[in-house]
Amino acid sequence: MEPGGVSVSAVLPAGGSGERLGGATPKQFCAVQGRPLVSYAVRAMERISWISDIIVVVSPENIETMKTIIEKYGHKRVTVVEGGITRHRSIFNGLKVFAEKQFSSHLFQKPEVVIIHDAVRPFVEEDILSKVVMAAKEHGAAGAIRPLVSTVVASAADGCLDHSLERARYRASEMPQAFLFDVIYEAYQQCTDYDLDYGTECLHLALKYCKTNAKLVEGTADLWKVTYKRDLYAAESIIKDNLSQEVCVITDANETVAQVGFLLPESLKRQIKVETVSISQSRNDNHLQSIFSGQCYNFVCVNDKKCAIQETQQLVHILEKSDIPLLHPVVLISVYLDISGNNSFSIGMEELASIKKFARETKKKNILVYGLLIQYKPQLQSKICQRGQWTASRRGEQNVLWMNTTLFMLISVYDGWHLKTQLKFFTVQTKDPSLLQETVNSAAALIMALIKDRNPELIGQLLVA
Ligand SMILES: Nc1ccn([C@@H]2O[C@H](COP(=O)(O)OP(=O)(O)OP(=O)(O)O)[C@@H](O)[C@H]2O)c(=O)n1
Ligand SMILES: O=C(CO)[C@H](O)[C@H](O)COP(=O)(O)O
Repeated sequence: MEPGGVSVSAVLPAGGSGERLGGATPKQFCAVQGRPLVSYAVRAMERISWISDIIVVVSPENIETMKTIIEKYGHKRVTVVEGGITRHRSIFNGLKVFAEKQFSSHLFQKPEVVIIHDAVRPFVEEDILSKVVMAAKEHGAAGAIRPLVSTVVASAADGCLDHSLERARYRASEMPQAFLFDVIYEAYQQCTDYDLDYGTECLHLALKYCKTNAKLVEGTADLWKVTYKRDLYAAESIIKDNLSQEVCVITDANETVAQVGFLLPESLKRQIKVETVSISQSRNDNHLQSIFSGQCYNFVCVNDKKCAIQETQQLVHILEKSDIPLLHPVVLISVYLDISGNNSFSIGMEELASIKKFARETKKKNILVYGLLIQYKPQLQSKICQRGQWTASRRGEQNVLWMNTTLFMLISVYDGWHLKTQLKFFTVQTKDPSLLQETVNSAAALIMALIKDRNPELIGQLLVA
């Protein structure tokens, strides 16, 4: 639904060289979680149905790169336009495709409101876009702002403080911004070469050349612009964090798997939202695909050792078949249960090699496969407890748990004079439930580490919980 019933299109300037970030690749093409930064901003616009055309402005030497990105990530409604030597010149070129036939192979429908958003601000949400569009419709121009982090000072010619601004009165101008198309286009047509070469603020052009006082709209903290290298790391962390909110655990109902299949999601639930799916449900393509399209990018497949890889392969097949483009790497953890009870390592070199081979193949499809072995041996413990130990256990020491589940012997000894009742010793033979819980917790911690880190170098490795 278009906000306020207006037609809206967007221009994303992406024609800079990213000098402050350094490096050979302009920042908008730097990979964040394997995907170029510009693709995140494009995706943020594209998922909003009321934005009609998305114009991405890039430098002439990057036109092909941008077209390849559009193709690879299946971006829709996007047109690539050649940029200029400054940001203002690039934006102006982007606007021209709506107004002047010679700037594009076809003339686009001129929108009532145009959004301008830097391609290097990846986290723009529908809420703020809708707010600036509505405000632009009413006021002619609008832009997102943030409180200043530091005070702004002016230095004199000698490098000393000239004056400082009262921080509370000023705001940092961020993006997105939105304009009545006719207002911003008129402003760009009227402005001087000096404005085009040295200006940094579109809202200022609208004020100076069209007497339009933009409405300032409070934005969220993640609207900041990737400018320095540290910003790329921050963007990567935010994306990883967003991807670590939900996991889908696929388990078998078979007896050996059921216990871990129950305990593992319970342990994971303390850290992440968990959706549990049975193997039979997972074979229904639609069910898994709907989980996937609901932004779940993490899957754990718990099965008994022999067929775990097949189940994982099946899952990869379902994800591949889905129409949803893999915009983020999917983490897929194949859990092998070792309940054999003997001490030998029950996975052979051949199996390890096949996990690695499989993981290398799926990595090409943006699916990161890891192996996790949960070694759980039904443990028989035998312990002789004497009186002192019994006392200790009653004080709440660790062995109290298994003692509660044990059989103990009360021995009465008649020494000729007295009948002495003594808790002399007792023998315990039990599966230790706390040991299983500990192993499952350790498996959950490893799963969380793999999900949060999404490290492509660790694919195909078998971790042991
Ligand atoms: N000639 C230019 C210069 C900048 N931009 C775009 O404007 C946005 C914000 O500009 P900025 O952060 O300054 O990007 P760069 O100019 O690339 O960075 P730097 O100033 O560090 O070189 C970026 O998406 C950038 O690609 C553009 O489209 N055309
Ligand atoms: O925030 C902005 C507009 O208000 C721009 O993103 C910013 O001014 C761009 O400037 P520069 O290209 O120098 O980083």
